[in-house]
Amino acid sequence: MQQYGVRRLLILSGQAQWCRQQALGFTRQYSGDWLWIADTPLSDYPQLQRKPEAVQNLLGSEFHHAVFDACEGFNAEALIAVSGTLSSGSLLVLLLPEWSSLERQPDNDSLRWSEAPEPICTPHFIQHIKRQLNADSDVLFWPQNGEFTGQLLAERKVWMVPDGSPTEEQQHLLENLLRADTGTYVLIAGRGRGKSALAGMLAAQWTGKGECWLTAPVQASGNTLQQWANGKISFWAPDALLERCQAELPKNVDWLIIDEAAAIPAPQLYRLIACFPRVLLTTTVQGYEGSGRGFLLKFCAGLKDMHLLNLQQPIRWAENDPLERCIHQLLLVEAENSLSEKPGKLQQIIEINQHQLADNEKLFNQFYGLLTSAHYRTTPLDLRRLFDAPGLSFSVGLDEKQSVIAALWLVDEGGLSPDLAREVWAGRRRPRGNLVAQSLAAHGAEYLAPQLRSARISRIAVVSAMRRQGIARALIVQQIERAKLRGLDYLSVSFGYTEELWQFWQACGFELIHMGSHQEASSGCYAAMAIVPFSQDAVLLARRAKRQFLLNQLLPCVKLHHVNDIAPAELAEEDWRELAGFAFAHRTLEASQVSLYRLLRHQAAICCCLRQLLEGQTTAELLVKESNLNGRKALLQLWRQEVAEALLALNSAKYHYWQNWVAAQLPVISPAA
Ligand SMILES: CC(=O)SCCNC(=O)CCNC(=O)[C@H](O)C(C)(C)COP(=O)(O)OP(=O)(O)OC[C@H]1O[C@@H](n2cnc3c(N)ncnc32)[C@H](O)[C@@H]1OP(=O)(O)O
Ligand SMILES: Nc1ncnc2c1ncn2[C@@H]1O[C@H](COP(=O)(O)OP(=O)(O)OP(=O)(O)O)[C@@H](O)[C@H]1O
Repeated sequence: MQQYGVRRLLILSGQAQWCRQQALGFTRQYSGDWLWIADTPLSDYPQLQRKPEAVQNLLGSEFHHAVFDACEGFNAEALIAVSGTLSSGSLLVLLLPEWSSLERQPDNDSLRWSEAPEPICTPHFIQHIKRQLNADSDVLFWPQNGEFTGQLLAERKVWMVPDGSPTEEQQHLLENLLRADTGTYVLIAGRGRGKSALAGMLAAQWTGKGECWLTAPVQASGNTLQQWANGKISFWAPDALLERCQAELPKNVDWLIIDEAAAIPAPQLYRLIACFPRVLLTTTVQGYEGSGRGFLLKFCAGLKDMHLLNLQQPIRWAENDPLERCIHQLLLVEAENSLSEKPGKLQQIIEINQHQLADNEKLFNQFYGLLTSAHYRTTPLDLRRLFDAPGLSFSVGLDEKQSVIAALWLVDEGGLSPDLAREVWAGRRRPRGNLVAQSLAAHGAEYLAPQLRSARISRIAVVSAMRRQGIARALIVQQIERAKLRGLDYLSVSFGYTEELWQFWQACGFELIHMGSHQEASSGCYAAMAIVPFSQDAVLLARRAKRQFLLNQLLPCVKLHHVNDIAPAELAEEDWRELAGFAFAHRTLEASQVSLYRLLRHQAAICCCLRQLLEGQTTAELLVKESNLNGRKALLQLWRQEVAEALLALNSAKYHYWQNWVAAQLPVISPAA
């Protein structure tokens, strides 16, 4: 393996104890770093151990040999990330439960991606990996209850270890960069292609007057780069660098290099880029976090004077490396390549269930490939979901060659019991799943919403060559008909708000009902929610939610007396419910603010502290200081108490009624409803 410059996968399958013992035997027998990845760490293990979720911090590092313990859960992104850190000649030892009963083994990792409350079995994924592993003659396999199987490597060219001078590909890019006057250069390549080394070479060889600065999400990820830079680069943590730039624009800096850029939030990147004449960003897009892809799709599109650079040839290992090939096939890292190069016109739309999708390898590859190529949110978690998460259905647009040109993925939502729905509304419970249904209750005032039955469009994508031909709309029209036939109350979507996407959803009949208050790290967009209502309940819900949403948008911009103009004189029953939810449960200020403004119109509602905030006289931070409170939580508690006192002063019968209702001591359906 060392001579050929390759790495291999060895699978140990059996009882966890047995697998771990064998793997420990290897770590003692063969010298190497033997990075050990497991949910449950080993006691007294002399070398580096990490939990799967901490593996992303190892990006840019390099190890010789690793053990990946998947006996309790199979974290796909972590496996991809670890395989990318292994140097030539390494073994990746994968520990799996008993092979013959893998399909019946609950996978703890499913808690991250399935909405079920307990770990679930993942038979479709297991069948897929069994097919791939059985077909790969370079995989070494050692089951507890069976024979070791493994073939010697087929003969190949002895690997020439790169000698330290730039490879041909690196040299070509380096010459371009050394000539750069201004601009943003984005170097995107697979793992171990020599991205960081190239960036370091740039710093080492830069002969301009100014310095080169480096930033990276974790300092360790810049290690390789710094070695190659021969000390001619200064490292800054992203936050510190931003602060420095905001205090004073750096002078005399020619290059800012941002290593592993996709792991830094987009808004920060934009601000950093604006401060330097030349910027080189390096990143990998393969299968980690998904923000790598988000980076490519959304972030780069927003850059001016942007130049995309690419490195193809692996340097950390030889070309056609068995481990890289196997991991790519196992976790569909390059599924995008399975899409047709010349997609044809839409021939038919088919509806398929999860079993049909998982069973059809070509269809599955193209479906997942289309999502990853088109959608910044797609990550290996989605691969796991597509195979085995409960409550999913799909539709696919095919061309005349039966190639996938459009994909739609739907998740069932709602149908919560009345009591649970009220708990969600009150902010006391947030069970997994039901994204839109729960948001309507928790962020809006729709305490009935989680009871309604709906389906959410989780993803939709059309191959880029075939967009603006009505294909996506056709898929959605069909889903609307199907949802009506199923007796659902509404169809929903949650998406990263951009003007174009909103136009699309509007063209498909959706109404905007909620907008998140924070930008998402990967896209820099606000999360928006929209629905198409069918049933009378849902139509009313959409109307109320829309009104609430508009008022919420309006409120921070208007003075209190304007709100008085649009508010009714008396508090409506819905206001009482809402205010009681704020006073006696955990409803948020944002969700309840319309009713809170209405409450403040009444002179009996003293609410000293809350009034100061909502009348725009001060900020929450100042209130905490002035009232000598122990932080924001205490302030919120004070506001809740003030509102409770105001409600009691206004009408003690209603106060007691709604207090009991919120405390879940009365049936959900209130007289007002
Ligand atoms: C939950 C989620 O999945 S949100 C993310 C949605 N998916 C993505 O962003 C992936 C990348 N994008 C795509 O795959 C496609 O652009 C889609 C799925 C958004 C739209 O697919 P298309 O087949 O091009 O849409 P379609 O042709 O049916 O458009 C219908 C109408 O929506 C509107 N519309 C669609 N795309 C756009 C756009 N880019 N800008 C403005 N309006 C648009 C237009 O009114 C259009 O009708 P028109 O062409 O007659 O004017
Ligand atoms: N021209 C070269 N000669 C010798 N070694 C090289 C050369 N270029 C890169 N390397 C080495 O190859 C390995 C991979 O390079 P590097 O870390 O730059 O790749 P990368 O694409 O940034 O990888 P990752 O995606 O894992 O961060 C490193 O050990 C690096 O020192």
